[in-house]
Amino acid sequence: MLLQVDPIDSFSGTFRVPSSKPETQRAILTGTLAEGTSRIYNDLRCDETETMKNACRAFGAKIAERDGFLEIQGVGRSQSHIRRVIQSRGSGLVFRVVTALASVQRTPVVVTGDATLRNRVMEPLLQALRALGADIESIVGANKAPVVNWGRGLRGGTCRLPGDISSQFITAILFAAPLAEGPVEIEVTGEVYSPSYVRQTLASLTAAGIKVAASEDLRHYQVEPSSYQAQDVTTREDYTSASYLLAAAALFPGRTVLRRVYGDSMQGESAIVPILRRLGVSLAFDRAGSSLTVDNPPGSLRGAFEVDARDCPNIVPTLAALGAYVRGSLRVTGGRLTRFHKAPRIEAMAAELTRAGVDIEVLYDDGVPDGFEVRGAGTYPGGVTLSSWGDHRIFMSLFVAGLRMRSANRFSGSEDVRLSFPTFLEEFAGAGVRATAVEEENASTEAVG
Ligand SMILES: O=C(O)C1=C[C@@H](OP(=O)(O)O)[C@@H](O)[C@H](O)C1
Ligand SMILES: C=C(OP(=O)(O)O)C(=O)O
Repeated sequence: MLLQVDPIDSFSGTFRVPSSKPETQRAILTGTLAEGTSRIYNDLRCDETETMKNACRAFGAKIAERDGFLEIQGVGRSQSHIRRVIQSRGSGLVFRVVTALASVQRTPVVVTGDATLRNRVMEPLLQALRALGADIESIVGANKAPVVNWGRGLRGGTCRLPGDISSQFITAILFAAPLAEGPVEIEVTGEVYSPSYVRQTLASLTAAGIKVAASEDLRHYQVEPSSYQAQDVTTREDYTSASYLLAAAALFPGRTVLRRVYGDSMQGESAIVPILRRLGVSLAFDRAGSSLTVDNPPGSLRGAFEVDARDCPNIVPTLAALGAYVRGSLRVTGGRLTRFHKAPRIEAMAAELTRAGVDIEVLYDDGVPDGFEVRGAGTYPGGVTLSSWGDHRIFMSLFVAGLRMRSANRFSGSEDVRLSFPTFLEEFAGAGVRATAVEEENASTEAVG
């Protein structure tokens, strides 16, 4: 099935921004690891938070979905009811954290995932867990998922991790470290990419009462054996999800209001707000009203702009879509980590936008795709079929890029919005975007959204 999306000539209205996926996933973890009842208000309900809930239920947590909040009966240190096979589907965060947590167990546990997940890099995490005493093996070899953890427990000690593959390795060890027999030290080699995600992890742990110390540059950590405390957490807006609505608002002159936006986020992707301001778009937070108003004057998106994406990896595809309409150039660097995400995101966006006639060039650093330069235009012919490369963020970014083309485009992967932004098509339908499901051979059509 492909989704055919008609272009629009204006974008305005009021939209609802989903809650944060990383914040919800972290709060599910701390609630599970604490003894007693924790509540997560304004939690995000989507496939990847569902995957986290199911994985945590495998550890014995009781998680109930109430109206507007989750209620979690945590398991504390005694994770005695563990299921022997834990499914992380396509979620890198779930696989990595659950693999680390399973290392604490005294019974064998298999952690597995879908085909995308089984392709992702896991070796540095497995090596670090082995250095801390875990007896962990990749079932198919190559140190990838699925893995079996033989249940020898986690002793503690010192481990080393690279900083330029995924911040989730650091996050995974940090979540498991308080449950090890002794103190855990983590040393990171090289620069830490995606530091805001590590800071979100440190904030979650500290709020849950964990004794963790981190150096200023996030390259050294010390965690003492300690217990997670139950707490109530309120999650805020997700800036990666907001970036698609904001980018669409930046493509058309006019006013757009995003609701359920609270400001003061720890998410690196909140950089989308200052980036758009630099591009000439006016954005004003109304904290009392929990909203963000976007006023896009005619003549924005003109000039030569540079963005360092080292701390906002998930908006790299959104920036490529936006760049397609920057009259001048948008140069993005520091996105090297995205080659290890669900798809190699820089190559994916460059290939698909090139197919649509966009002038985009991949920028390499040390031989790996690290960013791109887009020299945008006012519009493009459209009428092409674009692939999501099996990645929800590529679909959502290409969808936005297509809105200002002259003819409808067709996209694969629309069903994957359920991973992080289940109401994506409804929100865009609210702006008058017409999306129709079509067979690959254009045999029949069916309205969506
Ligand atoms: O900890 C997290 O919740 C995440 C960390 C980041 O991973 P990388 O450091 O691999 O980019 C981010 O891209 C991912 O979407 C979510
Ligand atoms: C990369 C993502 O998630 P994860 O790494 O957890 O699979 C994402 O949400 O785009």
